[in-house]
Amino acid sequence: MIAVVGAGAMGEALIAGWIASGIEPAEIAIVDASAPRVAELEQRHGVRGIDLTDTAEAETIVLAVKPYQIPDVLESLSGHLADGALVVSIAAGVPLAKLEDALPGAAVVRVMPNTPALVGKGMAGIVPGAAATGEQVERVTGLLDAVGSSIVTDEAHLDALTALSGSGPAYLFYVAEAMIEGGVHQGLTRAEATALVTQTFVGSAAMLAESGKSATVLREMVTSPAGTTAAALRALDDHGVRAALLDAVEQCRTRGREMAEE
Ligand SMILES: NC(=O)C1=CN([C@@H]2O[C@H](COP(=O)(O)OP(=O)(O)OC[C@H]3O[C@@H](n4cnc5c(N)ncnc54)[C@H](O)[C@@H]3O)[C@@H](O)[C@H]2O)C=CC1
Ligand SMILES: O=C(O)[C@@H]1CCC=N1
Repeated sequence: MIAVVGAGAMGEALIAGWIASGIEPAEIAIVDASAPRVAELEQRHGVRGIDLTDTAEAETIVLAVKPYQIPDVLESLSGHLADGALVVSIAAGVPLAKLEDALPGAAVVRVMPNTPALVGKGMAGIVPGAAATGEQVERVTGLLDAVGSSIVTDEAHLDALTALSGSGPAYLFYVAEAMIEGGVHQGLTRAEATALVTQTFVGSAAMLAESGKSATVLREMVTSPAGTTAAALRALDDHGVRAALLDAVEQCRTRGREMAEE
């Protein structure tokens, strides 16, 4: 059994992705402080709500509450873990040392997933804790690869990874929102603008993933000399969008580091 503690946005993305990948809903249990939320997910996915103490029966316990809620959950779990249990924390900015100190001897793995796991297109970074066995790391890798892709990395790089793939979907949705708004400004209906932007993201992402060409070459392929795209990109440069993205990635990483100290 996999127990997901904190079945919010990210918890549900993983649950839905796992079920779509073939994991039986009966194999997944959820613990959530909100009873209506438990009922909603039971109904939507066929998983069952359990109490935190029942996670003692789970082979894999995924901690998906907000980072500031992690200490309370660890305190409740401490002393109640089954022998050989594996604890996977997806909380941003919560170091392995904090998790391992609170659960002495337990096998812990830190993971940074992202919400596209919901549609089987997730990306995750995996950092094994000191007591995690090779089999346990493979189990975690298998769970993340079932909903997309993953890399095993070291903890020093996890905040930078969060700044690209963990939080990255939000930057892209932000760009999508702004482009849709731009289309509406030019007289397209919101539905038309949404369809155009959505398919442009899908097509561009597929080219990036499948063409073997770099983002730079793909961007150049669209940019005809003295054409429309060059004019648009000039506006992005004038507004400092590249610098803003460099800064956004840095701020995100810095926030992750700060959270580790809170
Ligand atoms: N949202 C995202 O894209 C990503 C989130 N994460 C991490 O996932 C974690 C959850 O984030 P979200 O899903 O965005 O938050 P959320 O607020 O949507 O979900 C948190 C859930 O935890 C429940 N909860 C609160 N206290 C609890 C307790 N003591 N026991 C059990 N359940 C409790 C809440 O009712 C809620 O359903 C965070 O630690 C975040 O850093 C990691 C990667 C991506
Ligand atoms: O915003 C956050 O803190 C979480 C971690 C990565 C994505 N969402």
